[in-house]
Amino acid sequence: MLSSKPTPLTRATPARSLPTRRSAARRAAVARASATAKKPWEERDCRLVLEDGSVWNGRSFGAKATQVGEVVFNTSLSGYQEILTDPSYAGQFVLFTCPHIGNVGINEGDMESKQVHMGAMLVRNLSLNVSNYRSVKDLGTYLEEQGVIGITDIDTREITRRLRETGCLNGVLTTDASLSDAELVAKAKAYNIVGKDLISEVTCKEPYEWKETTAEWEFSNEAKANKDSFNVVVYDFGVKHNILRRLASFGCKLTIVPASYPADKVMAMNPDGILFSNGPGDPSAVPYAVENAKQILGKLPVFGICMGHQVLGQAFGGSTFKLKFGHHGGNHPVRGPDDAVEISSQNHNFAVDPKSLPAGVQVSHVNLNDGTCAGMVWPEQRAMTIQYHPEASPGPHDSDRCFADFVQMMRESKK
Ligand SMILES: NC(=O)CC[C@H](N)C(=O)O
Repeated sequence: MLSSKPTPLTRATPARSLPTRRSAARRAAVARASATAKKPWEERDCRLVLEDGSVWNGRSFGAKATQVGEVVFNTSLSGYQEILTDPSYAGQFVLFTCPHIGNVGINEGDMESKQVHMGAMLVRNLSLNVSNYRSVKDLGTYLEEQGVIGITDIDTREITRRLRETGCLNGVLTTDASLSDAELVAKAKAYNIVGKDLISEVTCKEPYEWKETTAEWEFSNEAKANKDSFNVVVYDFGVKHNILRRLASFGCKLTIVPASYPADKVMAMNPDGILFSNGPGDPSAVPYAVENAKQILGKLPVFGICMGHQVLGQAFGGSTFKLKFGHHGGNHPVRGPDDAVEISSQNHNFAVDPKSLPAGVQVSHVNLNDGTCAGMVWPEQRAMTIQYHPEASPGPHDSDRCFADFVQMMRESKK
């Protein structure tokens, strides 16, 4: 029963015991250690050098190395492990605008692929401790095992503002003090992600099958109610595991094939639909993937996600271009075909130019931050695409219905 009498505001008595001899000795030891320990600002063992000539001194974690890449910023507030293992980040350095990273460690259930693909990890503050019952190791140890370099204690806000003003910049991250700043600037300037085929570095070597579903995390009533089963071939441009889990949760039997797998061999598998996956880099640098998509288009229901959307956009006859600093984060508003707004998880630097698309293709989704094309449908060809990540991981689940739409397209096509 609620009492009408207000609880008196009492001040809790401190539960600390009086100082003992042991705690005094301990305090003295801590004082001695901190007097001799290097202060964070004295431990600048790592440099990020951007192509604009700016130099950012910080502390390294993970591997000791020198690496070059394109710097992008990601605004997600959670999910650094999924971002780290997303193959779409190959060739890039990811700067996390979330200022505190590493507190949930690394756990086995949140891998989006078998390894880290990004070139380097840039953070404001690496958490000193790990607190998560699922964690099996800390972030620094994992990065070291993966041979990937990280930097902490740099001004990520200032770098983000710079990237927003000037657009993406290439950078070099190094723990090698013998390299001069000028050498590193030259190395950053020489790097170019445009025209580079990065999907051939991250795709699988041989076809394989996938059965794992979202299991106990299942949240979609449509997935739970689905009784049908469809055979789907997934073109692996660097596919995230949660895309495969979501399709398996919607009853799909999945065969994943390498990015350059010939279209006629895919058709010979007699699938009900094809998924063109996410993947890193420039869609114009992978003409073989576009060629395969052209051969399949019109014969079966197809679904393109992110890189898959861009590859299908080119297969439709359209063109792609590079955005100023791209979209990387978990809060991008997108307007869908029924005018409903989804909050979506995004990660891309390239986009399809809607003006280049042939008649018949409709822009079904628009990014509300900058009006760029975020999805297409071509009903006559049974094709649907989205430029972002319906599987989230990390991010909101608003766009999960895309998987249901693809399944529905295969159901109708089979009738
Ligand atoms: N997530 C992705 O598939 C990335 C797509 C593409 N590599 C881009 O940067 O635009």
